[in-house]
Amino acid sequence: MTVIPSPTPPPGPFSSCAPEDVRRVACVGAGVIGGGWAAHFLARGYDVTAWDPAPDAAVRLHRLIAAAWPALERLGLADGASQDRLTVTATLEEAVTEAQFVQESAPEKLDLKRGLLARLDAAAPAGTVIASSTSGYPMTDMQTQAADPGRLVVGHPFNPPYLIPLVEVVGGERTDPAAVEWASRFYEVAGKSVITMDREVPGFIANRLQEALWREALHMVTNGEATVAEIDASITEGPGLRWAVMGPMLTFALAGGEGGMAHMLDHFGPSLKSPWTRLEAPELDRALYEAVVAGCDEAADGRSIADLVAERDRGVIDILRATGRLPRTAEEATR
Ligand SMILES: NC(=O)C1=CN([C@@H]2O[C@H](COP(=O)(O)OP(=O)(O)OC[C@H]3O[C@@H](n4cnc5c(N)ncnc54)[C@H](O)[C@@H]3O)[C@@H](O)[C@H]2O)C=CC1
Ligand SMILES: C[N+](C)(C)CC(=O)CC(=O)[O-]
Repeated sequence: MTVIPSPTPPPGPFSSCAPEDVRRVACVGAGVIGGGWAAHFLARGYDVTAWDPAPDAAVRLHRLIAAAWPALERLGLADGASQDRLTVTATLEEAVTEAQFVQESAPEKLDLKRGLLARLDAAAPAGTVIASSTSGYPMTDMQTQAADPGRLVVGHPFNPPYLIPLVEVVGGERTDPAAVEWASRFYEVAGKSVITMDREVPGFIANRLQEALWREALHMVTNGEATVAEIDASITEGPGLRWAVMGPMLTFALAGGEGGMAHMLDHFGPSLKSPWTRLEAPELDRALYEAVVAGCDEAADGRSIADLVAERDRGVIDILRATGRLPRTAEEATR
């Protein structure tokens, strides 16, 4: 696995156009993630076509993009970027027929993804790369029904895709490596931070890590060992602050003082074997379900989901600025 340094040399021709020349992107499935992708691509100055079979999809999509736009303005819009460059189409075929890149963000159901990717493959121009936002299905399992599986890749984003830079890119057994390379380069041109994986790891990298934390949190709630509020505070007031600056590895290297990671391992290595974790997932029974939902309602303390989205967006931008991943002011961005 390699983190692609920026800038990378342009990959060889795979698609009908180079990643740098893409002007039109299709977003298929326009819920939380597809809508977030659409907002990101619009803010980067692309023309975006979107399709979603839900009757209220267009209304929801416009609402999501309008809610994201203040954050995107704070980040700095690309020249010509506009919400007016979004076209919501009546059919999947209309959405992708002229697309130079397709981002699929339909529900996480394997059969649905298989059929949808095959339909997208049939409708999109030859050579256009098609990426799935899946949170964990290996592309090998999703590309089974497509006539041209070579152009299908995973492009796993983080919510919201218009703010969180990371995309994990990985192909399946039948994916052309050139498509993986093309997609990685395209995401990078489109302003994302890319990790290109050279093999299919269950849960990719970040979700595998997040899943371990999530599983442990649910064990603590179900056993009455910690409340939802305590779990959240344990991260936002604790390790979460460090993780925004450096990852868990370097953070722990500093736990070893002058001796760095070597001393940390000598000192704390044995606690790896302590019975701290429960590893197996807990049963998501009704009581646990209700405890987690009620705990989150209490934590929201009257704030609506829209309030929380705005609060999260402001906070993430502040963190990106404070840690030097973004220029501190809009003027600096144009220098
Ligand atoms: N919600 C999250 O935090 C993240 C989700 N993902 C992945 O993104 C994908 C979408 O998830 P969400 O946006 O959260 O779900 P969502 O439920 O918010 O949106 C899914 C959308 O797909 C539409 N849809 C239903 N059937 C469809 C079909 N046959 N073709 C196209 N669209 C269809 C629905 O109408 C809905 O608008 C999933 O694969 C998920 O694993 C990835 C990263 C984070
Ligand atoms: C909850 N989730 C597994 C869908 C989360 C992701 O896939 C990535 C994210 O946004 O944290």
